[in-house]
Amino acid sequence: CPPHFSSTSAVPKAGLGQMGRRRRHTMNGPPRLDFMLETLFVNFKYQNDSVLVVSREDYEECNTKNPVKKFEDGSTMFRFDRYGFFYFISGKPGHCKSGQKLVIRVMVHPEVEPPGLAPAPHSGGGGGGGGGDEWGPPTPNSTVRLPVESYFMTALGGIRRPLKLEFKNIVRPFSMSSKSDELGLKENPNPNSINNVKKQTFDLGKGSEVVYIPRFLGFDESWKWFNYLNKEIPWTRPSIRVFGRSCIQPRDTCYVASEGLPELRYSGYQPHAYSWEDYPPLKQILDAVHEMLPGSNFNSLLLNRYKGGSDYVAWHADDEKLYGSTPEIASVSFGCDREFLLKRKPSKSLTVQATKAKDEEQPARKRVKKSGNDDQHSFTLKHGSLLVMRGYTQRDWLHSVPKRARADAVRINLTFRRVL
Ligand SMILES: O=C(O)CCC(=O)C(=O)O
Ligand SMILES: [Fe+2]
Repeated sequence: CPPHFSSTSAVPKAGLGQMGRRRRHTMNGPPRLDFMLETLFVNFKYQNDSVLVVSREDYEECNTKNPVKKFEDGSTMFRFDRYGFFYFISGKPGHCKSGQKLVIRVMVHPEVEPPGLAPAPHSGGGGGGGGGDEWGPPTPNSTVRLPVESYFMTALGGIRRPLKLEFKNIVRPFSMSSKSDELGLKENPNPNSINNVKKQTFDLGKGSEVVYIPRFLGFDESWKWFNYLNKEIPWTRPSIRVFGRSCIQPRDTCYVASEGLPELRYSGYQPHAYSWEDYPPLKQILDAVHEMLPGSNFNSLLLNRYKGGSDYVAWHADDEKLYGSTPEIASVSFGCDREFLLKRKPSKSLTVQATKAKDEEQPARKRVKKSGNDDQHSFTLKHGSLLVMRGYTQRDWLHSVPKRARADAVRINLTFRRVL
């Protein structure tokens, strides 16, 4: 019989009550349950079967050949010792394909100070297997002690039959350890894989996180994409409305989205949604992004072209409702390096103003310092780089690409998003 991952018996006893909150999302797409936990164990019960911890790719393909870990003892207590994605499938032929699979994402709870305030660049090495590389521990081999209350867990789709999932309480803080140690992950031989890129993770606190991968795409390859995008994309520079006044958006734009999604609207402007099929190379870049970010599933893309240093994007947050409360945004840059700034939203009232006034403010003139101020961060977004904003970054932070007199060449930026 297949492993059971069910949410029956032990869940109510698993500390949910104590945390006092439980959220249930209903949205289109896979079923999704959020649990506020004091517990970071899952217990699988099964007979004549096995439970495999696998990579995202193997999860998607139900590949049982290359598990990161295999359990066959009939009652497996799996400890979540880090935040990130965990992919489980049944080891019995055919069972995974019939729905015996589960993704669990462990996230830092926004109301609790997260671990090891970054900037703590970490290589992401050894991740692939357990998934969740990009939400791994703050540093490899870290021994940061965390209260478990600082996590919450999301069980994401893929369950088509009743599954049995038991959560067990743990009552004291535990020590974070390297995921590669814990999950027995091996070095991935594929040089283009997530495990082999230099990746910097910046924990902005309270559940906001930025990941920067400077060499996401190869240099020459990136110029090919740049030339294609510069020439083939139907760029427009629309009129937008800001505080009742009409002005020209200070950069070119284009929008691509999967069919049937709610329409995007910002600053009184509703861009036409082109389809992925119209521009197949975009789909290829999207595939590369998905490969780099296990668990992501972007379905829309906002393209920006900055023709020179006087084109910019003002302080704003991409907090449109259609992206949900914790959108992941993956931003790929080509061409001229430009500075990307992040600053913490000042206060509730100002936040509302700043968010609504997208493109309205003057560009940020002051360069924010790279260090010494936890409320401001600056990244130079390089040709071929990938920057990911996730968690509560859109709720709690603003970002901008300010005017820069010396940026005298074209830059193209793609931001992949998921419309819910
Ligand atoms: O060009 C960039 O790097 C950022 C673009 C952006 O923030 C947006 O399109 O919302
Ligand atoms: Fe943005």
